[in-house]
Amino acid sequence: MAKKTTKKKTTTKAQPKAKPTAKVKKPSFKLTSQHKLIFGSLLIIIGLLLFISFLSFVFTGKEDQSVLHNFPERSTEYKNWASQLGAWVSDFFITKGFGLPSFIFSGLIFLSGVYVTLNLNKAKLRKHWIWGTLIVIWLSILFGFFTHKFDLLGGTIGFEMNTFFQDYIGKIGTVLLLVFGLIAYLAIRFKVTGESILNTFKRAKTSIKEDLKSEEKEKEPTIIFDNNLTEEAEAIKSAFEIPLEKTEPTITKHSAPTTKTEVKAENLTMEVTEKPKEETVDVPELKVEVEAIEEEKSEADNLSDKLVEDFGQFDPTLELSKYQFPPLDLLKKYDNEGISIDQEELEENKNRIVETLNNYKIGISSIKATIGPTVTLYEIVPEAGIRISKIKNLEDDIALSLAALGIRIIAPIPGKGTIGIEVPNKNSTIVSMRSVIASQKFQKSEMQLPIAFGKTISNETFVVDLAKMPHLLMAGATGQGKSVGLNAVLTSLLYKKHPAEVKFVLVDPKKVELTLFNKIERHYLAKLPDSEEAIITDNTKVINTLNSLCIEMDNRYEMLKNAFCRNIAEYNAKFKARKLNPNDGHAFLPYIVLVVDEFADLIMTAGKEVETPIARLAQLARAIGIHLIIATQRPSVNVITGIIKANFPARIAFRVTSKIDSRTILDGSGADQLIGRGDMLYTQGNELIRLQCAFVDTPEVEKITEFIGAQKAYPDAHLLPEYVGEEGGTNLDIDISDRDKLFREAAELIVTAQQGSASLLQRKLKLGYNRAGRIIDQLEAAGIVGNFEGSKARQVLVPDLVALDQLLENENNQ
Ligand SMILES: Nc1ncnc2c1ncn2[C@@H]1O[C@H](COP(=O)(O)OP(=O)(O)OP(=O)(O)O)[C@@H](O)[C@H]1O
Repeated sequence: MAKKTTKKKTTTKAQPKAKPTAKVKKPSFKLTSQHKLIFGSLLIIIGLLLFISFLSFVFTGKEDQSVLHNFPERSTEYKNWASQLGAWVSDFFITKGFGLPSFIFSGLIFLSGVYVTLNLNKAKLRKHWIWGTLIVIWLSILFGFFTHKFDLLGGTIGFEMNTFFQDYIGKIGTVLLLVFGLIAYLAIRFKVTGESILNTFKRAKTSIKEDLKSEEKEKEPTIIFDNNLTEEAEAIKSAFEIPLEKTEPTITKHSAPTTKTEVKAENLTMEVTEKPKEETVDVPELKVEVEAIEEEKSEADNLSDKLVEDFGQFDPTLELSKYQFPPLDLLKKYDNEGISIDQEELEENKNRIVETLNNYKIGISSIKATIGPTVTLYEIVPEAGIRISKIKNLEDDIALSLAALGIRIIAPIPGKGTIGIEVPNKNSTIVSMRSVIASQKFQKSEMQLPIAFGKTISNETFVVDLAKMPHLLMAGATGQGKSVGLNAVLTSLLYKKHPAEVKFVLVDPKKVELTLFNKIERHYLAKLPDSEEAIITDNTKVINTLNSLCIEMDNRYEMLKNAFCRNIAEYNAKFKARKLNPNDGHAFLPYIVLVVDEFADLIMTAGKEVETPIARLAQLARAIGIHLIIATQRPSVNVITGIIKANFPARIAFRVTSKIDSRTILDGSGADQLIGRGDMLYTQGNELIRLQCAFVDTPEVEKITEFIGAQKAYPDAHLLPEYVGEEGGTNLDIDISDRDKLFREAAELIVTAQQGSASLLQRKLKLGYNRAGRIIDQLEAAGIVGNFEGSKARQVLVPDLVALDQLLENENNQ
């Protein structure tokens, strides 16, 4: 059977397809403003006429009853003020219809006229009609209840329905049904609830009580004295006779002159202030009425509320609503996961620590071990009177006696009165990405950009918010786990954030590490409008991208300013609540995470040209959701410059080879004592936390990106604002005042070396390619170097520095 019906349906559906050409133009019922005025006023008049007829029918209906059947005979005389038609229509609505409640219909028709004329909200009018009709029916049944024949009150319908109900559920049943109808009406229309009724009763009860109390009070005369008098003073006061009948509830005007009398009794001096009666003012008991005034909603608020009511909150993920987050199964499980306690190793290490310290006359009162995935922390409490610095100085000796690499001494452990000695485990366990992603901490995190880095020394999953960092500097010697660390960061975000919420800008000068992410270009990556590849491997492009990000930052600040928001979270919340109009240039803003895999390479070749925008972004971008992650193999001071360091409070150090490098990253030693393979130190400005970085292998990342890449994507990568680099413009008429600040220095360098090449400037002055090229152009314009000669270096036209000085001076004198 079911099959049959479906078949039928399909055939009927298919029918219109058979005649595709027969396109019938639907008649349009849209009224023009003039039509609306005509139609609306007609309805108003009909409404009025109906009202007049009905009203007249109440008085003349009986008289017209006998002649009604003559309708529409012209000669018959009717008493109704609207004559034949009035009498007939009224009879139809009132006697044969709903009785007196029919008046409501005339009102509804009148109202419809007003709505049409003034082009008001049709939905509301519809509501009025629905509710109006229901009220008519209800009233008609109610009125019908009190009548026993067809009469004016409830009309035929009211009477008939009453008899119908009474036959089936009796009189009581009908009354209860009517009461139910009333309750349902109040509940739906006026949002009345059981609680609100209860509250009204409660309020009424307390106000009656208060009224009663105040009345009683008014009856009792009260005496108000200035001071709280002691018993003694009380006695004196009564002796001082203030007649009771004169004292009334009073409030004294402060300006009133008062008579002071000093009374002495048993060495006690008391001042009694007598209040002159005429200065008192009777004040009725004041009741404070508290009125909570709700802030009036602005028009924009009302509009946004309505939009949210109609369409729900704005959902940024709507375009890719079917997007599925990568499942956990794509991540590998490891056999040697989970911590195994080697009791023997623990005991051995403990004994060695105690022995070594004893050799240096350091007594220990207690020792405790916390086992982590790669290291075990021995917390010792030294005996009283032992200086901490003494233990700290013995770091190397303890390491030697424990015969282990990677011993780190924390003296004292911040927040605890103990000293920590971290000793690497003989058999370290892997912290899989799967285990940290699956952890409750990560899954339930409400952070804006949660990152599951790995596990702490006490084997707890460590999750931090990149948005709070707000930028991250990552350093470590080659092969110590930086790339894995970066992948862990990106994987965390991929498992938690929808493509609409976060975009990555990936810079990978090594050209190998981040290529896997190419597959998710149209989901998660952002790029310059004119570039083909989203992952940037070319240093000159990096400069353009960084500058473009600066423009994006400025744009976003402007948007935030116009929306009166302080940060991206507030802005996006407001946008989701439809309080910001996309027509005013507002849009949902995804977070942008810039990842630079090899920063050293970049800063060596492009110098200030990357440092400046990076520093600018680092200083300002936190509020508008652009976050930087910068990794480097070479943590030397010319790579991690002061300005970069100052703006990257969150840092991660993998193992480095020297104490100096460790100091450059962490402002202290420690990174040189790590054991490598993802063993790392994390700081966000204060204490150092030792972590084992979660391990995510390349095949795992590949699976994740493949899973995402196979799904429906946006048409293109997220486009950053266009940045017009100044590479082109070889303008030979360069104004002297427009010259680069380093122009003179560059000229001297070129003249001294007698070699007109841009790369020389790049190397010696640490300039970027673009800037060096621009200076060369300026030198050419000044006549210091010759024309561009292909691959050959340009000819230097000034023989020495003296000649150069002369040339430049002549220029200035011109
Ligand atoms: N968290 C970790 N857990 C276990 N092993 C790790 C971890 N991180 C890195 N390793 C091991 O160290 C090796 C090198 O790691 P990685 O490629 O991340 O180093 P790197 O610092 O990026 O080196 P480079 O700078 O040369 O690219 C990995 O192949 C892996 O075997």
